[in-house]
Amino acid sequence: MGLMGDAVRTQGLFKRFGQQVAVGGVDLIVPRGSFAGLVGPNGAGKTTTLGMVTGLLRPDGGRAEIEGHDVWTDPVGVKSNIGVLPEGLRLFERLSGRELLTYNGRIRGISPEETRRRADELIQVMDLVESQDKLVVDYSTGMRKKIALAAALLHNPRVLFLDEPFEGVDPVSANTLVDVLRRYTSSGSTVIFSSHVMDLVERLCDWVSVMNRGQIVAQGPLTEVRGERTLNEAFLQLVGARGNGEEGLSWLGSPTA
Ligand SMILES: Nc1ncnc2c1ncn2[C@@H]1O[C@H](COP(=O)(O)OP(=O)(O)OP(=O)(O)O)[C@@H](O)[C@H]1O
Repeated sequence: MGLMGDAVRTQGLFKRFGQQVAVGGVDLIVPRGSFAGLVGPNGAGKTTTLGMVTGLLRPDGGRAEIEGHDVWTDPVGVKSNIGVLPEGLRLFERLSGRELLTYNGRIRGISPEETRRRADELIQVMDLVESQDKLVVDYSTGMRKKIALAAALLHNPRVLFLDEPFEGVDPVSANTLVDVLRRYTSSGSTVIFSSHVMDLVERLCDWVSVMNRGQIVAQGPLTEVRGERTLNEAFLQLVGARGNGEEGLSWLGSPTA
């Protein structure tokens, strides 16, 4: 039974790669309608956690639920409810942007007319009208993000997962993406995105989960996690700002002998 009110809920989620524990018992909670940020240093386990939550990676232990559907016993219930902007933006390179959306509409069982209507709007909003017939392989990094986001939104998922959605996106397009995502969450849908950019998370998110070394070290409303500090300060305290050896690297920048 899923708890009402949570878009995502995991219990003791666990994953190891050989000897390495990547995710060591994670209880991730994201309330419905949140604009949620998942943050943590490199190697904290964010991608591995999101992989297990979205059904791409099989957990070694624990459970994950999306909108009350168990990710591993009810994969269809889960997959029809989610959209994913994949890590590394694996897309069908030999389709045009327009064709990619048409294809997505078809595999999601949306009628051709409705798919065309939604694709038209998404292409317009993402400012891809002029490049809609170009092959995805010829898109820039930012254009790839935008068409991938359009593809992830086309079936109007309840929960949207985004891995570093703003990386390589120009400021004008970033504002557009933010507007689209805000509109999306204000109607009760949920966005979860991973990011290293604390200012962005602080500006956009109303909910934050902080991971470190495979564990959740803080989680809750942004204002509570941040307290009186900036999110960046809170983050550095939570994950233990490592004094990375000021005494090291003495050779760096000094004239060679
Ligand atoms: N396929 C894999 N095989 C072996 N080790 C892995 C694999 N995937 C992840 N790991 C290890 O699991 C740990 C967590 O990695 P993960 O990619 O989930 O971190 P992350 O928080 O997403 O990091 P980043 O911010 O750098 O993307 C790391 O120590 C990583 O080396």
